[in-house]
Amino acid sequence: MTDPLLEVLGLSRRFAAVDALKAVNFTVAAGEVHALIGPNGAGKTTFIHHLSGALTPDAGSVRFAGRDVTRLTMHERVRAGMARSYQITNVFLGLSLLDNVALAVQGRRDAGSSFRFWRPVDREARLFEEALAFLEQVGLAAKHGQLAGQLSHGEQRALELAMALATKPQLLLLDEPMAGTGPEESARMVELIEHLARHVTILLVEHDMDAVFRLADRISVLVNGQLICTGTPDEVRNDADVRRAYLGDHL
Ligand SMILES: Nc1ncnc2c1ncn2[C@@H]1O[C@H](COP(=O)(O)OP(=O)(O)OP(=O)(O)O)[C@@H](O)[C@H]1O
Repeated sequence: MTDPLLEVLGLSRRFAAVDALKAVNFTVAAGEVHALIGPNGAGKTTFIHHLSGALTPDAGSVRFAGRDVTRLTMHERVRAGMARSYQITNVFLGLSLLDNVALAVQGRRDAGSSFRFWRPVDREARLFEEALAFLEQVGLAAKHGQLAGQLSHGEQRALELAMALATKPQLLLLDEPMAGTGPEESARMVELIEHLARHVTILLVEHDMDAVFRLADRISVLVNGQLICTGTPDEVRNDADVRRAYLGDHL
């Protein structure tokens, strides 16, 4: 078996009297869509914060692409190839879609990509060309000149995805991409994630079970800071502990 792209070992975190994460072991294989689900307060957000670098653990480690990233800052992790959809991307509502994505491309460029070899005038042309290609990937190219503030909520989430993609991640962390979207926008977001999953490994935290069971290759279930099950959608759906602790209400 090849090494996992992401490997979390014994991750623990306590907040005052609450053990938010209890020695969590977790892997994401390259190329998969892995969903993390669990009831409110299970520890999902805390877990994602430890992957993005917003929090450091009391114990345990996070390895990404064969490298220990447990103590790296958020920016260092983005540079290493981990992108989180909303956190690294602050959408500027008063800027156009193209400018927003161009800024994200430039952030990567400043971190040392091949752009520095281009003459300034070519550099700018390539910056916008590349930004437009990312907008194309999320279905927003036709609106590239519009202000981000004029987009619907679902379109803004798609714009955030384009900005995350602009960092050229190997792993995309999606934290509740369906939150606040209506049925039509959710369906579009599912299609978009299906499309992106052909090019990038995805860790999806989501409460929308229809979306999770449609998108995920594997699902992990977190309850009270502990992973109680990891498996294919069918394995998770039929797991007695999962049904008792969580999914019973949702199925
Ligand atoms: N900064 C904090 N200080 C104190 N307790 C915290 C803090 N952050 C999280 N917790 C506690 O840790 C536990 C896990 O919370 P977390 O937000 O990670 O759960 P969650 O699974 O993301 O929930 P939800 O689905 O509602 O977003 C909860 O009991 C929460 O109250």
